[in-house]
Parts: sequence; C-alpha cells; structure tokens
Amino acid sequence: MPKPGMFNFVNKATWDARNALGSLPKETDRKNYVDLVSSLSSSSEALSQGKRGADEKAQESKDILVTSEDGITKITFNRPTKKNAISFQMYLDIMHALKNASTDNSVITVFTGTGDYYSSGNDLKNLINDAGEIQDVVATSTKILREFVNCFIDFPKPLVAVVNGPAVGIAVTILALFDAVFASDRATFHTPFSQLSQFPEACSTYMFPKIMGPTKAAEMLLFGKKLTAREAWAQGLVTEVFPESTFETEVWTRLKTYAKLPPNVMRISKELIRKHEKQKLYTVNAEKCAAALERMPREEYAKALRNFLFRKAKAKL
Ligand SMILES: CCCCCC/C=C/C(=O)SCCNC(=O)CCNC(=O)[C@H](O)C(C)(C)COP(=O)(O)OP(=O)(O)OC[C@H]1O[C@@H](n2cnc3c(N)ncnc32)[C@H](O)[C@@H]1OP(=O)(O)O
Repeated sequence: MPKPGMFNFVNKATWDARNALGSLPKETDRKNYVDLVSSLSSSSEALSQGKRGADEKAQESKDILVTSEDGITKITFNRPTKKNAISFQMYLDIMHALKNASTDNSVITVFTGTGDYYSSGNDLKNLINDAGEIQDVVATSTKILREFVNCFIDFPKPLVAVVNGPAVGIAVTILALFDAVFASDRATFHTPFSQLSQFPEACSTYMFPKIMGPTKAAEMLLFGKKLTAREAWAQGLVTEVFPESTFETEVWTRLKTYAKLPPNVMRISKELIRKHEKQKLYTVNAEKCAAALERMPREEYAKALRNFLFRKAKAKL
C-alpha cells in the first residue's frame, strides 16, 4: 500500500503504525489487536465511572459548597448566618475548588451564594484572634490574597457569577475578572474600601477604570458608592439583570445552554481574550499586595475594624 498523504489522517496513522511493527505473523498481529482493544475498553469504563462520580458531587466543605452537574461546576458561598463573609479557610477552599474545576469535566464554572446575600466580602474577623484582639496578620492575608486573585486571572474556562443578593468588597472587585455576571435586581454592589482604610484589591484599580471609566470607578473605589444592580449593569460591571421572581429559573436555564457549547473553542477563545492582559494583571495584583503590606495605615484600619466589630454593642449604649 503506498504511503497515504499527510491530510489523510486515519489512513496515514494506520500506515505508520503498521510500518513500525515490521512483519508480524497474522495471528500474533490479530491477538495483539484484541488485547489492546480489551484493555482500552476496560480503562475507559473505569475513567467514565470516576467522572460520573465527580459529576454528582465534586467536593464538600462547610462554608464553600462545590457541586458539578449538567456540565456546570457550581461554587457556593455557604455561610448565610454571616452573610457569606469569606474566612481564611474559605479563600483556601475556593482556590482548591478552582484548581479542581479547571481540570474536571465541566464546561463552565459558576459562583453564587446561599441565602439573602451573595457575599459580604472579606470576613473582618480574619484579623482578630480568639481573645478578640486585633492582630497584625497583614503579611499572611497579603500572601493568600495574591494567590487567590491569581487563581481567577489564570482560570481557563468560562467563569460566571450568579449574584443572588448584595455583594461587598472583594466579592465585588473580583467580578471584573469573570466572563459574565448575572444579577438579581435585589443585588447591590458596594466597595467601602476608604471607609475601612483599605486599598481596592483583585486588580480593580486597573479593571474598573477600564470597564466603567475613571470617574465612575473612583466613585466606587475611592468614595464607596453603593450601586444597584441596574446601575452596575449601566457601568458594564454586570452582564444582565433579572427580576428576583424569575432570577434562578432564567439564569440556570441560560447557563445550561451555555454549558452545551463546545468546551475547547471557549477555552481557547478565553485564552486569546486574556492573553495580552495577563502579565499586566499579575503586576497590578502584586503591586496592590505590596502596598497593603508596606503602606497600609494600620492605625486607621484598626479603628475601622473596631467600629464594625463593636457596632452592635455601641448601638445598645
Ligand atoms: C485573605 C485576606 C484578603 C483580604 C481581602 C481584602 C478584602 C476586602 C473586603 O472585602 S472589604 C469589605 C468587607 N466587608 C464589609 O465591610 C461588610 C461588613 N458587614 C456589614 O457591613 C454588614 O454586616 C452587612 C451590611 C453586610 C449586613 O448588615 P445586616 O443586614 O445588618 O446584618 P449583620 O450586620 O447583623 O450581619 C449578620 C452577621 O454576619 C456578620 N458579618 C456580616 N458581614 C461580615 C463580614 N464582612 N465579616 C465578618 N462578619 C460579618 C455580622 O457580624 C453578623 O454576625 P453576628 O450575628 O453579629 O455574629
């Protein structure tokens, strides 16, 4: 048989394989072939059983729930009694979940919240010890924060936020690194960094002005203006707003349709969209973390924290 042309993929592969074997007796050749096919079918069965298992429930930890179904990995902030505030452990759990989601067999990854809030942002108690004293754990926080944000910069599949209620702080800033943000009309978007004596994180100092222009970005990031869902949509931070009454049904129907799109082309398109920005995003992330470590006005920050932590006690006086 003459060697098939280079675009005749199947016949060329068969020809190359046969050629590499040299001359085998017909019976040996047949037996080798049957053994190979049997081994492939048993290993592919084991693989698909494993994948089916992962599909039903990927991972479960207390405050971050991860499920995978219909081609969608769903990561849920699940701490409703604290308005889904993000503890140190939750940052680590999210990073772990994102790493798994980047290689599991899901097509898109979605974040949402349990209860009335999407998330109230960083757990302000991350910085106090068991005795209720404010600790200087800025170095630890900064390290976690940098890795956390890098996981979003690097995430290879379409990433969607289903913002079911109010979002505060880092739960808002990180949205600029998502591919789509669907919000209930009950959601609000609040970044009170100056009020808390903190610097805006998650590359928002770069992404927000790019998305909404410098003056609107300053309104949010410097002055802490809280936006309604419709205002956030008008500024380009939100992709689409849905009425609360139909939010869940409409959004999940839409997401299930998106999850049927060809995964590889979406992954490559996302890579092409983000490619030219990646280096810039790493730099902005690193700069913000260095600023937090070296330039954060700790006294002002401690005061802002005390105001939050003791606000209920003060209100009773
Ligand atoms: C690795 C570290 C990375 C650092 C990243 C930097 C990130 C920065 C940010 O995210 S800044 C934003 C931080 N978040 C806030 O400032 C919000 C603070 N919370 C509030 O203002 C209010 O709680 C509220 C407006 C979200 C809700 O108010 P309300 O409806 O009146 O409910 P309560 O205040 O009674 O809250 C119920 C319950 O939840 C606790 N809680 C809410 N948010 C947080 C929070 N961010 N951190 C810690 N705890 C929070 C609140 O204390 C109540 O608990 P209690 O019942 O008192 O035990």
